Amino acid sequence: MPIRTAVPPRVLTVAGSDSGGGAGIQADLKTMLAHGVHGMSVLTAVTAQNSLGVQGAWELPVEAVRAQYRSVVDDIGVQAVKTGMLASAALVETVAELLAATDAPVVVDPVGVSKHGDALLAAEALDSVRTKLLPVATVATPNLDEVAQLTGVTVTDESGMRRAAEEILAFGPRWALIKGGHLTGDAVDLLTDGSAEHWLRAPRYDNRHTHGTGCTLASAVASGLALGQDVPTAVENAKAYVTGAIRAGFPLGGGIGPVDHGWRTRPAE
Ligand SMILES: Nc1ncnc2c1ncn2[C@@H]1O[C@H](COP(=O)(O)OP(=O)(O)O)[C@@H](O)[C@H]1O
Ligand SMILES: Cc1ncc(COP(=O)(O)O)c(N)n1
Repeated sequence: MPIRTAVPPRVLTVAGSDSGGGAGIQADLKTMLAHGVHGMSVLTAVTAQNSLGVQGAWELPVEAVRAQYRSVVDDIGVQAVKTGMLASAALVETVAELLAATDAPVVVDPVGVSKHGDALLAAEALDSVRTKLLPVATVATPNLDEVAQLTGVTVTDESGMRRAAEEILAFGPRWALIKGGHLTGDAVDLLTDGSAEHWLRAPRYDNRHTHGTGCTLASAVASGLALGQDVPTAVENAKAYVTGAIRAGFPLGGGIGPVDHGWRTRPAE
């Protein structure tokens, strides 16, 4: 057999580890595999986490994050980056400084709290997210809790999502993807760059196994961008992927189980 020479696009996640395998680095790498890109990781923190919540969290030193990033970027190269849990102001600022120098598109999921309400970002880091990280984002993907933390806007309907997008865009990302997963009714998200407006609608599945939805969506967007898609196309494809993964989410442990990253490889039920 001839040796393969074509290489897949490379996508880097800069995020925390979820020992339960549903969110964080683990969700990101599974999503990347499902999209046919080569996934790589810069670990920012380790969490002891399961379907019931976060039992412990330990952040890595700034030098460890810097060194992982240099190892990956200087040798292998990246076609897109996704950021998730960054834990502290020092890590947010370090990652923002590293990403300011890349030409690759950057998807920022400004992770604040887990589905169980456990803090994954120090309160004093919010200002660094606003002033350092969001300005280097190609796409920022806050959920409605993160919108409230970052902008003070409480969103209860679709017109509120439009206002939230304006406020998030004012911090400097090229596109805002406001996720309406925490509202009721259809699962509606808004993607906008301040002029074009794309509403993404999917049925809301009555499935409580939604651990890792935000990480999965952001990693799917980063994968699409690395494959050469434009932002609206990458987001539309990512929405279809996360919707299928939520629909197929399964019970693990006694609490909120994970979405199914491999749903496209399983026979339809
Ligand atoms: N029950 C559900 N059924 C279908 N889609 C959902 C459901 N819950 C969330 N989503 C979608 O999952 C994606 C992640 O959204 P969200 O859950 O708000 O993010 P996060 O995980 O950051 O809290 C969004 O596209 C949202 O619309
Ligand atoms: C390490 C890590 N990163 C991100 C999330 C957010 O995921 P979710 O909002 O689905 O709990 C998490 N729970 N753990």
